[in-house]
Amino acid sequence: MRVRVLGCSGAIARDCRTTSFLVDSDVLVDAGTGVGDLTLEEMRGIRHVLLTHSHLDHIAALPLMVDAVASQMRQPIRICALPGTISALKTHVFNNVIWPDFGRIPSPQSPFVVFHEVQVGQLLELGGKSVEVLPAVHTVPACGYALGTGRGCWVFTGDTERNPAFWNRLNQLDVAALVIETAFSNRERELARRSLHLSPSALAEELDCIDKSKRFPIYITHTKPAETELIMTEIQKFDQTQPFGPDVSHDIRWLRAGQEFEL
Ligand SMILES: Nc1ncnc2c1ncn2[C@@H]1O[C@@H]2COP(=O)(O)O[C@H]2[C@H]1O
Repeated sequence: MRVRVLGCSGAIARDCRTTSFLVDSDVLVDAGTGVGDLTLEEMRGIRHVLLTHSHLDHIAALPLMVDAVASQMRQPIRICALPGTISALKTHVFNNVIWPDFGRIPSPQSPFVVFHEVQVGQLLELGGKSVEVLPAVHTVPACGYALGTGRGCWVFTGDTERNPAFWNRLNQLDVAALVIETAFSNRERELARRSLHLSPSALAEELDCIDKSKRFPIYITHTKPAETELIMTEIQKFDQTQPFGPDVSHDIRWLRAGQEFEL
């Protein structure tokens, strides 16, 4: 299984694209502005979209992508998400005002997109990949995902604040890599708390929930562009980026657009 980072920024700016990952050629995890870098052919290959939640930075490119490839599609794109996320998409995006209702176009019997509700804890099988829906704690219904093909899984927290249920489950999984958000710096910890995101001090406490016997790389994502440098500095203060160096309790790395994971 290959995971390609299309976007991993918490907002937009030049060279900052918002959250999206292409898994192999057929599964998209979130549909932020990073999707805009895909070729038409790559977009045409996407069969399933796993959404973590309804916020714009995670869905902005979804309606645009469907429109870009709709005329050449032979089967609908399947959008998998929590019921609250699907309800928000239908009410606020695919509502024939913000965007055409591609859930009923070109016909209700044969639409461009179909919605598939998932629940936290559910296991899915998508294109030979196993997917587990993981809990998240955010201002709207939200989840994370673990994806794998049997040789360790790639885990994405989605947007979340402190999340004990997530760590309980993570400690039972064979994790190859963890992608975890840290949207704000400690300076903005109050905003992080209000908008249910992590800051470096909260991240440090969250990482303490990982079983001490476990070791896997931890990739930081969703930093707000105006805060990225400060967030990195603050994280480096409580840990080191050199894997397996002296006194290293976690192997923390920075996620970059264009990066690929091979599992
Ligand atoms: N109470 C708030 N005050 C200011 N900004 C907020 C507040 N809540 C959310 N936001 C911002 O709105 C953004 C929505 O997407 P995010 O959750 O990624 O990050 C959020 C913050 O950057």
